[in-house]
Amino acid sequence: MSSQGATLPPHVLIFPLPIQGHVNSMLNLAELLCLSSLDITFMVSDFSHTRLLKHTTIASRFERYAGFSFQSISDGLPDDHPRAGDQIMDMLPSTKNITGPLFKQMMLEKNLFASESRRPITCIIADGVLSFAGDFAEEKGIPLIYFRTISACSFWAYLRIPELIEAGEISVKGIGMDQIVKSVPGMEGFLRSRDVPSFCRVNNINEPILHTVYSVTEQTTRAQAVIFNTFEDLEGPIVSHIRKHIPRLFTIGPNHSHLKSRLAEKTAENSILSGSFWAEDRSCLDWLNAQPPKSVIYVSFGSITVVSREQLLEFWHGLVNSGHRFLWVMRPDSIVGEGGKSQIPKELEEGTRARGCMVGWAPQEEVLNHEAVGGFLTHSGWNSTLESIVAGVPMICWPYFADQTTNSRFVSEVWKIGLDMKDTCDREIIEKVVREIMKERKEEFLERAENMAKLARKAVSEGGSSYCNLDALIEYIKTMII
Ligand SMILES: O=c1ccn([C@@H]2O[C@H](COP(=O)(O)OP(=O)(O)O[C@H]3O[C@H](CO)[C@@H](O)[C@H](O)[C@H]3O)[C@@H](O)[C@H]2O)c(=O)[nH]1
Ligand SMILES: C[C@H]1CC[C@@H]2C(C(=O)O)=CO[C@@H](O)[C@@H]21
Repeated sequence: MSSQGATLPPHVLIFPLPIQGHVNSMLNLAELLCLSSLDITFMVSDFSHTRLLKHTTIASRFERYAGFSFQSISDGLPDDHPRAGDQIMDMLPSTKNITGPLFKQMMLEKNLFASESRRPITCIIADGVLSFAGDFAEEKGIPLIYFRTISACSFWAYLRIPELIEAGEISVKGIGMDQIVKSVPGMEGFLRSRDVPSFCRVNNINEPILHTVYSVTEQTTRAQAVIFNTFEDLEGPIVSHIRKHIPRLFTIGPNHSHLKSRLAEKTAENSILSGSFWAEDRSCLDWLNAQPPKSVIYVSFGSITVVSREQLLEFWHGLVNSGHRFLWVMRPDSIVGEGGKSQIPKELEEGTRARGCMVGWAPQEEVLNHEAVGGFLTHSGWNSTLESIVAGVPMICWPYFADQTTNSRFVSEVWKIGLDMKDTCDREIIEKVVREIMKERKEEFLERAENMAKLARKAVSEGGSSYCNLDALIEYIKTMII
């Protein structure tokens, strides 16, 4: 390397699973590393790249970092694949079998993205579920860091799958769902079978998904380090258990808030950055501007959840009957089965006209931070959970799948900043929990949510745990230059 080359910064390849929740937190990580002048190549799927370019200002957001570039690659699915609901699970085999070999070819053909001004990749930060990226890193001797974008609590439950099986604590055919699980240290008192990640609900113990999620989780331990989008005051006790298996573990979250805090420090900028795959309908902010403080329940089930017409109507009746104002995100592709949104009962249309607002996709962080919002009915995706925590907004949890079933239990039983209505979808229950969060127990939930928000903001401020851990991570990445 020339004498000028020797001074070049580390060059990190960041590679998320191309799903909204994964891309959002890894884009935030990418920008955090750009702020420390690291060179970044961000690998994104062709499908999500097109959407990002169409619906966001992502290109100009990253233009200011000379060392940043996007690379796009196929996710292995046809363009018209729904990438939602149960079919999202196709993403694991498609990325492994199609994206994996393409990635290897691209890395070799492009000489690890080396150029005159950039070193060849010095470190790969891959989504924890992309085991092929780990295989490639190992084969080529490139340092590997995994970033698992879910909560530490759900990761820890996954890592304990062999013990859960051994103890007979995996629920088979829905039996024993309320049994308290003893095989996940740190959760002995409150975790039921129904709260372990949903992939552990099987019809027989040999079901491939159970073994796939375990092996994907277990292989994480081969990385030189692992990153979690969480903070010590939130999940410290659980993280301590994981550290016995993964000693070099960096908790640097909540990433969206951390990025805001570092941007404010460096550039006096405090705008909210969007990585949305759908067009954000900002008219809901005008609607919110006209509502009283903390009067609105925000309803959104993230980027993957689908609901049947029956479930849609239960939610709708419950929300209208609660008498509270609501802002509801209904993704265009989120209603499945017969009927969809057609033939909506008159009372629901009237109730919505009087107190509701519906959009296809919202600027969620802005919505959660709007003073009119007093509660969040969420699917408990990890980003949504963290965004609600930072905004100090109590939650009603209706987990759909995966880590969400564990996140929602922590929200209700550990952090006590919300209610968990998992496995129910009944208009009377919805009406009741909305009233509880928005009125009857409002002060109690708000107080705890605001306390947790303070801890989250402290973690990402100078001297806070996530702030110091990010500095340590960057120093560690610098040592990887050979
Ligand atoms: O109208 C909306 C709705 C959502 N969002 C954003 O979309 C993201 C959604 O992420 P998340 O809440 O994590 O949900 P999913 O997209 O469903 O995330 C997937 O990825 C997460 C991280 O691995 C997992 O925790 C989830 O279970 C998994 O479904 C968040 O940043 C939201 O702010 C918007 O901007 N506008
Ligand atoms: C498609 C799902 C399989 C695993 C991923 C995940 C994780 O555990 O990291 C959570 O939910 C989904 O985003 C992914």
